[in-house]
Amino acid sequence: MKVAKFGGSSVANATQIRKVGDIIKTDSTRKCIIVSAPGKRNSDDYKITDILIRLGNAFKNNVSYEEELNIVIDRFSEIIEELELPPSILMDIEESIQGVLTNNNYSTTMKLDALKATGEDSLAKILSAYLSSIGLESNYVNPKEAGIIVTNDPGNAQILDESFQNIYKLREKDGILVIPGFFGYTTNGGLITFSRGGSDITGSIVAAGVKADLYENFTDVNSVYTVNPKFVDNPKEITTLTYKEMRELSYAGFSVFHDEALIPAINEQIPVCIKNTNNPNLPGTHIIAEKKKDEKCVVGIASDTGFSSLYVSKYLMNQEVGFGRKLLQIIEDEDVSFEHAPSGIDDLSVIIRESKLTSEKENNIVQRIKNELNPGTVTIQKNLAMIMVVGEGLMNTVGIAEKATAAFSQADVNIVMINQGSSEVSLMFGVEKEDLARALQSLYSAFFD
Ligand SMILES: Nc1ncnc2c1ncn2[C@@H]1O[C@H](COP(=O)(O)OP(=O)(O)O)[C@@H](O)[C@H]1O
Ligand SMILES: N[C@@H](CC(=O)OP(=O)(O)O)C(=O)O
Repeated sequence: MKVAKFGGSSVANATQIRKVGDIIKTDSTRKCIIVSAPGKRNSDDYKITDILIRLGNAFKNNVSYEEELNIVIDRFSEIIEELELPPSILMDIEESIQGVLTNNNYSTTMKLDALKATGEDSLAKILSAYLSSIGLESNYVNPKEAGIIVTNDPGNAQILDESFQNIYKLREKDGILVIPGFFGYTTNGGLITFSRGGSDITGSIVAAGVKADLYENFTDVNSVYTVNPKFVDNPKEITTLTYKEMRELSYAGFSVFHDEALIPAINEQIPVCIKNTNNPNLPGTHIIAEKKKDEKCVVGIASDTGFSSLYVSKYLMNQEVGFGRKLLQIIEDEDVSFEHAPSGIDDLSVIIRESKLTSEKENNIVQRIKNELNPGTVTIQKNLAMIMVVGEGLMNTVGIAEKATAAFSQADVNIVMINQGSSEVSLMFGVEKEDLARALQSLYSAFFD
């Protein structure tokens, strides 16, 4: 039995949805289908989820939301019409959205989550009707009915273990099951969404729950590439990756697959395959538990921007018991999480995502460090990009760091920070944002050309 997730680009319009129908039709083992909300039809287009968020914010701020509502309804209306489905489906979708807007029992954050979810929910209803119209036995299954139970963290739901035994029961249901991605329900029945891109997470949860033989993730690229194609033309494709490698790469910026999405699949050792809806016969990229012996030691180079480095120095820091804990406690008190914390004898840097650090939090953190930890220096460097060179072979290959640093030097890029991940699957470099493209191109040449 397979679980197949189709991303926003795969369901952006009626043409794409027809391709999805063909893919499902050609393999009767594709039992559970997870869908996203319609994504971009071209690079200048918008994602329905983004419009729903704008709609929710307009509603919250008591300003007109007609324009956003019309964009959403028009997109679904066009898809339904082109697929020649009954207009009653559009009425149902409109009612659901209006029902969320007028429901006074929701808190503001829960209303936003419920609105966001209407994108995937509506598309699942449409796809299920379309599959029936082409002669397949298909049923729409709401995540509540599927038993997807999550924590009460709006916009950042985490799956609860009890879900998996509920989901296993889906195996007994007849026909193809079309489940909207991106959201679940709390034990009290409240609708909560995962973080952005979270339909990948639903797919993995369902694959783990039904103990699928394969989790297929259909998107708009032929495979996972060795580097983000935005930075290098025609980068080499990756044929196989281990779970560990993919997790590091997606965490570090390979947005093709959500970094939280691998965890349920890993727990049940379900192989994952990334495939292209527009080229479904190509093999795609396989994500598996163990690496084959003859593969390259570096499999990919990921990158992400929007980081700050909080740098603290103090002589004999290494001998001061509890210094690291006190520093991290100050950051925790501001409700800020950190990404990395490389340290030396007399200094420590804490790498934080800029999206988590408001200027008020930043001032509080710096002030408290100055007052409570008596440091030599405290500075915050902004606009950093992180580059991660990833591969399980890194562990026992000599000279990788040398090759990487030579590539930075050839590109005339200053390395702000280096950190070898404790897992030894990744080597991380911090650079200034404007040096990122140059650094990536040079690293790509060094490791893959
Ligand atoms: N290393 C990479 N390999 C492949 N795609 C990548 C990589 N890094 C970033 N991407 C981007 O990820 C996109 C696919 O992810 P996403 O937009 O979430 O798709 P979907 O709409 O199917 O969910 C690709 O179009 C590509 O631009
Ligand atoms: N539609 C949601 C969830 C999702 O997974 O979308 P996509 O498959 O287009 O990345 C979002 O935009 O966040």
